[in-house]
Order: sequence, then structure tokens, then C-alpha cells
Amino acid sequence: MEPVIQVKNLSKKFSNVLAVKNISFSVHSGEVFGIIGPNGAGKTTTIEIIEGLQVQTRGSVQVLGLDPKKNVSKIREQIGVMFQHTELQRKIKVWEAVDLFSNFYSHNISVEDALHRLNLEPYRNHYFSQLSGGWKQKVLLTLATLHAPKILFLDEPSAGLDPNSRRDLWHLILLLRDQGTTIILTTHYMEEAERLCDRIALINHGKLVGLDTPESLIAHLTKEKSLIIQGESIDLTELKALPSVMKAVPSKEMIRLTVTDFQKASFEVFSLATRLNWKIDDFRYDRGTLDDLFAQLSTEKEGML
Ligand SMILES: Nc1ncnc2c1ncn2[C@@H]1O[C@H](COP(=O)(O)OP(=O)(O)OP(=O)(O)O)[C@@H](O)[C@H]1O
Repeated sequence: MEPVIQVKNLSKKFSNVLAVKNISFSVHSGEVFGIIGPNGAGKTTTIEIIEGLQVQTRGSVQVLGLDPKKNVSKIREQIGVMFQHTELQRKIKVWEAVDLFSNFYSHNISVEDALHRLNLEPYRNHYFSQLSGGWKQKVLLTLATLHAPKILFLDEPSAGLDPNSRRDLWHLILLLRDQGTTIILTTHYMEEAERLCDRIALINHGKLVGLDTPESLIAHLTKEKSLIIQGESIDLTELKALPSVMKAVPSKEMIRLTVTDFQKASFEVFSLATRLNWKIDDFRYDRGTLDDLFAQLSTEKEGML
């Protein structure tokens, strides 16, 4: 399958900052592709080059087969961008905003279809400024997709939303994905990345340090493998002495074991438990989360990965 975005050996230098360092990746049609990394990692710069808002220092970019340096207006007709913290004029109603924005595009869907597509009908006559944060984001998502873009860029779409509104917005994003839109998502919410993204590019200090599904990234990059064990008469000293156990730390009712190998450690723990008559109530692998990975990335110094 032809990728919809292809980035090859991309670098961007601002006067004395090398913001993007030789990054390459492809985005496939119909996927939700996350670009994740700590503040200042180079995400915005990379995305703005793809959108044609900035020009790279080195490397090449293709968006739907076009070069953003040469074909920016053709690309803009086929992409949608939802920025963070966008405000519209105070006295504009939802339907008026949809009507106004639809005039910006040569190909667009009708106001009614647009309102219907993301279930905005009940709010058509509400002032944008009086909507809750969640509904404002839904309206902005609608405005970014009036021309049925092939690729949609979402920058921190659920920033500041309560958990219910966030889930509602995720539902809409996945609806757009199911309708065939390719989605590029940047977020600092790792739960959001884990729930929505088919693949994630991890960027740190301007470099691509990981590119995979959320599950594989977690499996490969979280350095610590942990087992959780809970039960009666468990002896911490005996656990610590097992060959595959590096650390055993009690935490509330349970004990967290940092192990070198899940399978070997599990075998050793159960053999020990049987020999010493421990009663085990809970035992599970703790593979870590994207949050752990993000925390790890944020503390990595340049050149460590
Ligand atoms: N116009 C500019 N001039 C000089 N330096 C810049 C410019 N834009 C970005 N930078 C620098 O480039 C680096 C990457 O910035 P960028 O905004 O791409 O990071 P980011 O990952 O999007 O961060 P954030 O999560 O905070 O938005 C940072 O060191 C930033 O200070």
C-alpha cells in the first residue's frame, strides 16, 4: 500500500538549534499515527514541515504523493488541521461557524451533513463561546473536516477536557478513522495515545527513538519488567534471593518484583511458594504503560538512546 505520508531523512535547523535530526517514517492510509515526545522534542516542527508551514533544512517529505515545498495549496485542500486552543468570534453560532468555514473550501459537505456527521445538531443554535470545552472541541473537529480531508492533523485534541468529554471526542476521532480518514495525532496524554493510535513515532531531542504499535513500544522500551504478587506468609528475603529477581519492594498489600525474565521469575516464585506453603492470592505481569515510557523518555539525556 502506498503511504499517504513519507518522511525521509528529515532535518530542520533553526539558527543554533537542530530541532529535527534525520527523521524517517511513513504513515499508512487509514491509520491513527501518533507523534509523541516530551516538550521541545521536535514534534511541532516535524508536523509543520509535513503541513507545508515550515521548510526543512534537509531530507524529503511527500504528502499524498506531493511535495509540501512545491504543492502546498494542493495539499491543503486534502488535509484538515485542528489546532489546540482555537477561539472563534464570541457571537457566532455553531451552524454559522460551520457555514462560514465551509466557504473556505472548494469541495465541502453541506452544513446539515456536517452537523449530522459528528452529532452536533442539538447545538446548532448555540453560541460557540458558551459551549463546554468538550463541545467546543467537537465543533472545531467538525470545522477541520468540512472538506472531508484525507489526512487530519490533531494537536492535543483533548487537552483540558474531563474524562467523559475526552471519551466522547475519542469516539468521534475513531469514527472519522473508520470513515477512512488518516489521522496524525500529537498528545501528551499517554492513555489517549494508547487508546487511539495504531502506531506511534516516539521523538526525543529531535530524533526518532521508536516507531511501532503502542504495545510493542512498551514491550521493547520499558526497561523494567515487573511482577506483582500478593498473598499470605510471603517472605521478602526469600523472594529477593531468587536468581531472576533483581528487586522486591512491598507496596500496600502487594509486592512488586523487578525481574530479568518473566517466565523464569514466575517459575521460581511459584516453586518457592509451593515449597514454603505461601498462599498466593494475586499474581500478574506488569508490563508498564506508555506513561512509564514517556516518563523514561523525558528523563533521558541526549544521546542516551
Ligand atoms: N522558530 C524557531 N526558532 C528557533 N528555535 C525553534 C523554533 N521553533 C522551535 N524551535 C526549537 O526547536 C526545538 C523543537 O521544538 P518543537 O516545537 O518542534 O518541539 P515540540 O516537540 O513540538 O514541543 P512541545 O511539546 O512543547 O510543543 C525546541 O528546542 C524549540 O525551542
